[in-house]
Amino acid sequence: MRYLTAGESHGPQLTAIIEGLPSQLPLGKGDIDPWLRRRQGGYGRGRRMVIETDEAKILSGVRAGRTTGAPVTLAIANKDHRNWTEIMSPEPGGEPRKKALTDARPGHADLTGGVKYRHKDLRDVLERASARETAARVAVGSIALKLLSELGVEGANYVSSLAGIETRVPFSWDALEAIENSDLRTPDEDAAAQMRERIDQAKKDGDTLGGILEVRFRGLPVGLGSFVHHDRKLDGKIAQAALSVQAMKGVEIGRAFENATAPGSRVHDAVYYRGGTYARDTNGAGGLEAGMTNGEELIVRVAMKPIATLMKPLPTVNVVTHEASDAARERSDTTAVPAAGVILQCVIGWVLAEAMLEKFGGDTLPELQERVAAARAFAQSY
Ligand SMILES: Cc1cc2nc3c(=O)[nH]c(=O)nc-3n(C[C@H](O)[C@H](O)[C@H](O)COP(=O)(O)O)c2cc1C
Ligand SMILES: C=C(O[C@@H]1CC(C(=O)O)=C[C@@H](OP(=O)(O)O)[C@H]1O)C(=O)O
Repeated sequence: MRYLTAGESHGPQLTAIIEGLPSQLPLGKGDIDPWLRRRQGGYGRGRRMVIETDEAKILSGVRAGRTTGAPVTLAIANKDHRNWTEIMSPEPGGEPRKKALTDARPGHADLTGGVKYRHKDLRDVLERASARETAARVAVGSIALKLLSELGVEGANYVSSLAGIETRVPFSWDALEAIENSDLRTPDEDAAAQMRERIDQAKKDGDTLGGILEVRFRGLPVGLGSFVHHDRKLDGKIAQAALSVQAMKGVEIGRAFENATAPGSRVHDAVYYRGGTYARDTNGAGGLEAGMTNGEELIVRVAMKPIATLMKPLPTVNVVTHEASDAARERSDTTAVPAAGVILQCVIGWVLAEAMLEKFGGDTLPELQERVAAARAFAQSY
């Protein structure tokens, strides 16, 4: 499976083309749009999220509610485009255009992207660097999550901490509804209240905040990925997918950084044989050993940096005059940590769906389901 996304933040639309999905997968807007809405949520987002009500148009590859095996094309309109038609026009002329950006924002793509592609209006960079693109990736990922659910795999995401304020209620699959109903995607009400306060304060101060997201998957069969080749190791692929999301700067499988401070006897998961199968009482490995799923819950933790655009801007340089200036101020989020968890579940879901197809193959969902069931039965009896 593979996909490509295209589209600028304030262009007419985002587009994604997915190739390699099995046929016979039940699929409709109802599987995609709730994920787009989830991604738009979260306390601390800017006014853009009031303008947009993201929904996917399915333009190919699905008929009568099922994938046909042909490439699936998805489109998500940018409602805000109507305010940017001249600025974003592909026709030549009108330069310098309104909203030209020349005061590079530290922490964003502006300066390096400008040098790389030889732009002096850094809008040519930020339009594509923007995390608006993640709407397309969530639409794609939601289809991967649908495929996984047809194969008995379920995912979750929540905010583990925001600006150092930690969710103290341990994660539980029973808390999914509470997480879903929380504008901070945490089941810990006290932590959520503190987070809201901190976000309000940051907004007043013209500042921004980051945090740590946790993504989990359960029901994964044993042996997705590989210990044989570097480019098929699932831990590496998951880390790539997570870090490819705008503003993600660190990935942890399980409690990797805490594990690094403890002796092996307290980190590795002892194996037992109980009730005719293998069992572990702990999951320090976070569901991955040697680049493969080991049948335990997959636990991925990801660090998101604070948003780069500050209303109280950092010093920078104007790339036209080379004079010292204040970094550009664009309409912006104070934090997007809750949305990031949704995005991460989708992009990691994609990697897992790909790994399923790599191991089990098949052009159709029923073939895939039969093969996954056979692999589960084998692992049980091994
Ligand atoms: C959901 C989401 C929303 C974001 N919103 C903003 C924003 O409003 N303003 C901003 O400067 N950066 C925002 N970012 C982060 C930037 O897109 C990102 O920092 C930038 O593209 C540079 O890439 P890097 O941080 O991965 O190095 C957002 C990221 C995500 C995931
Ligand atoms: C548009 C989205 O996020 C945007 C990501 C973003 C950035 O720099 O990454 C900057 C902001 O763009 P705008 O100036 O248009 O408000 C965010 O709103 C979105 O998530 O759909």
